[in-house]
Amino acid sequence: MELSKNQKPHVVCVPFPAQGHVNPFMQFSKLLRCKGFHITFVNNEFNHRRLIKSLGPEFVKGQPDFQFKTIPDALPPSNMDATQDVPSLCIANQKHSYAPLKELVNKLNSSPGVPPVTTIIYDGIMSFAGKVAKDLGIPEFVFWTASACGLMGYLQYHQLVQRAIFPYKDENFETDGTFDTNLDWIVGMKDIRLKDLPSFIRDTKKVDSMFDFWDGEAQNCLRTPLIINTFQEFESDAFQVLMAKNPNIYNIGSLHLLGRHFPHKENGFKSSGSSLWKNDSKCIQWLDQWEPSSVIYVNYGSIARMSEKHLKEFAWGLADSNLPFLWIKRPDLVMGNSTEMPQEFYDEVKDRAYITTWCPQEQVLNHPSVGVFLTHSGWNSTLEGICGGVPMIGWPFFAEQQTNCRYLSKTWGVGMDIKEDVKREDVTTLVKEMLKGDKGKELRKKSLEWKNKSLEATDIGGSSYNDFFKLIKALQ
Ligand SMILES: O=c1ccn([C@@H]2O[C@H](COP(=O)(O)OP(=O)(O)O[C@H]3O[C@H](CO)[C@@H](O)[C@H](O)[C@H]3O)[C@@H](O)[C@H]2O)c(=O)[nH]1
Repeated sequence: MELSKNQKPHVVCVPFPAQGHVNPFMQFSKLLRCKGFHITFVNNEFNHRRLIKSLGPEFVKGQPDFQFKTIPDALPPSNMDATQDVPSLCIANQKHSYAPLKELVNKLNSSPGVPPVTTIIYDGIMSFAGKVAKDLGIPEFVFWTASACGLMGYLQYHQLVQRAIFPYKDENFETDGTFDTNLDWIVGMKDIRLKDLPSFIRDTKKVDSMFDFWDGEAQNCLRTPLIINTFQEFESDAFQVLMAKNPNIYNIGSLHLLGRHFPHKENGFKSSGSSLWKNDSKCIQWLDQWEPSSVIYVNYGSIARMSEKHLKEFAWGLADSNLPFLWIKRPDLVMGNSTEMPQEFYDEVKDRAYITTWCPQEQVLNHPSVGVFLTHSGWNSTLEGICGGVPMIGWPFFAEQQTNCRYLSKTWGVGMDIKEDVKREDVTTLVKEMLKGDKGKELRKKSLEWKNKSLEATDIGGSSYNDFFKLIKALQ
């Protein structure tokens, strides 16, 4: 698309409609805007309404060169204040979102005063947007918002079928030893067991499952210029293998650290975040009262759900530790049930617990009082933990969280994991070990080393900094 002399290149950003994807996309889009791009940020209507609710109508008015646009929800209307069902979203977007996105891009291209769309950057699991780009003759880039090791995990799905590992022959695959098989044939991934691969293999059949969807989306990442929110030094083995398959890769993470070169006032937004829930910032003052590295921070991200039984095991495990904790309990954390605990629990922890529904996580993880992060191992949380220098306990829920969690303990040496069928005694033992024990000390030391490396990667001349500027050139 030809630009006239004073027109800015125009990037249309299409995140997957969930918090863990909208956040990195927003960080990235704001950086592009600072570097002279015109941005159209595309949310579905459902998330657009939630952004208005959490950040106010002013936020979504955007800026003259940063516009928010919406495409219709691919799922039936809903007023709930929670992430929509991810598998349903994946399939529904694939089926229904092509036409509305194409119409939107065509509209942008005929809007007076708006520069023509020069690139579409879409989420790694929104390949329908790549088809829109191809059909309209617009260059496309994929932004994979999860880890490179997670992408490597999905890329093995093909092999699992070829090697007749999946679909499983026996439905006891989780208990008969199959799941513990070491996959030593994977180049670029070490110490990976079958159960550490992204979770859509926890089924005896492949038909109608998420398996084919993720397999297809991951393969698309090899055919398209690819942006990843990671840094080379952190995922060097995965990076080498991916580069051999797709030389057009830009590792620009961690984006929230890269953002320090582009001060807030320059990007024109009053708010730094893109939270779909209302933040409770008072927890930061609460953290101020505690000694350095003395508080347990517990947060399971925006999608993970658990049973009431597991919620209670976590709660009592934290209570039994006698240690201070900040616990984020989203209202939708327990499927179909309340997240309330009996009064006895609140009485027991009242002097040392802060319990709320959503917090400014980056700020929390950079607070000196936080000594350990009990996390579901979503990629943003993992990176934010790494960049905060905080050791982690992983309790993965789904998708590539299993892979991230394995890497936490085995590859990066910054964490431990907790049994899927979590028990209160295990929670107590692990948090105590992390805050008081030698293992905790060792992991904290390693976390600080990675924190420094993440700062170096995003510093002027660092690997992510350089890749970001290489990307800017490619997009101009
Ligand atoms: O109280 C909270 C809780 C979360 N967050 C933010 O919300 C994001 C959550 O992202 P993430 O940790 O990646 O978890 P999910 O929301 O579960 O993310 C989805 O998207 C990720 C990136 O693609 C994947 O790695 C995960 O598996 C997938 O579940 C992070 O930026 C957090 O800082 C807050 O600001 N406050």
